[in-house]
Amino acid sequence: MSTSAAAASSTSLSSASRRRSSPASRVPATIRRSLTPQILSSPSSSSRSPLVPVYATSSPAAAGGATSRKKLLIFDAEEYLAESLAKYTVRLSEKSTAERGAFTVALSGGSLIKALRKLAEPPYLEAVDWSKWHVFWADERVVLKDHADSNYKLAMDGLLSKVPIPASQIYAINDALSAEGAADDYETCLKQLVTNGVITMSQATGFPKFDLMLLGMGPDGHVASLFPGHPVVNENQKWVSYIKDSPKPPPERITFTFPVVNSSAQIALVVTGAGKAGAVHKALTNKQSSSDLLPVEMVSLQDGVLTWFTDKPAVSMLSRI
Ligand SMILES: O=C(O)[C@H](O)[C@@H](O)[C@H](O)[C@H](O)COP(=O)(O)O
Repeated sequence: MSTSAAAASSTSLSSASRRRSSPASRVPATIRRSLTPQILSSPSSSSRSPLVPVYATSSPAAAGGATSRKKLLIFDAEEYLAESLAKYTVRLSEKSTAERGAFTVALSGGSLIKALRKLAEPPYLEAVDWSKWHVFWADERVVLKDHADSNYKLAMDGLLSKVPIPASQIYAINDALSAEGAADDYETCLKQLVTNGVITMSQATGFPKFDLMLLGMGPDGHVASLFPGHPVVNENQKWVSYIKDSPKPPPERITFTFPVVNSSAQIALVVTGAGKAGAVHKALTNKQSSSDLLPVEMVSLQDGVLTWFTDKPAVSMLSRI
């Protein structure tokens, strides 16, 4: 964090928040330097969910001089994470729906989908105007839609079949095409939806701006299907690209590129379990100027907030919280 950003953060602390015991005392100094215990209005602040420490940090974005804000949320139990994630998603859905009559959400695969399950339960199920949702995949495995490896199938089974989103607003990849063909086809679909006004464009980047991107992270620090050391992480023209050599099976995938990921209005990064602790540690302590960035460290929003939804095992290398 720059000195001026740090000063701004500390002067914005309310007197009420100053009176609360600072969770920073349980975080080692290396982390305290970059994470300011500032945000005390957590997604669960109005409920009794025992949300444990909530931190926020501001740091200069990697490019363009914009401010990329990050929040780190750490939960005692997966149940509380899921509840907070549902509230966060509902709030963003209400905001976008009120502002422009549509809510564009991009999903990835993995354990994220289970963490979203509460959206299909009361009170969230009734609270959302599902008719305004438009659902995309930030990455997809190039398999048939009914294949066990399909992220579409995972999301349909775990969430989308349980909520009344119009079928025409769920944008699966064309599973009859090759990886390259499916990526091109998906990009064409996105461009059409920009023309129709469903997807907005980022004025700052000239890439599509999703209202919310819901991502997981692999133990190697990958996000979507942007894997460490793969040339596709450097793609800066295409909106959607493909890989045929994913280190995580299955090998063939399509993925949003970093310019699209980083143009999102909001990103939730759902990261749980001890297997992710090393990458979490690197991402939250490394200097952003380092040349060996993990993909997760390349997530840098131009104009929005990256919110980490984590549990204690995932942050276990940060401290003994
Ligand atoms: O299709 C995929 O494989 C994903 O989109 C991938 O990016 C996933 O989100 C992470 O690997 C985290 O997965 P877990 O949460 O299951 O570890």
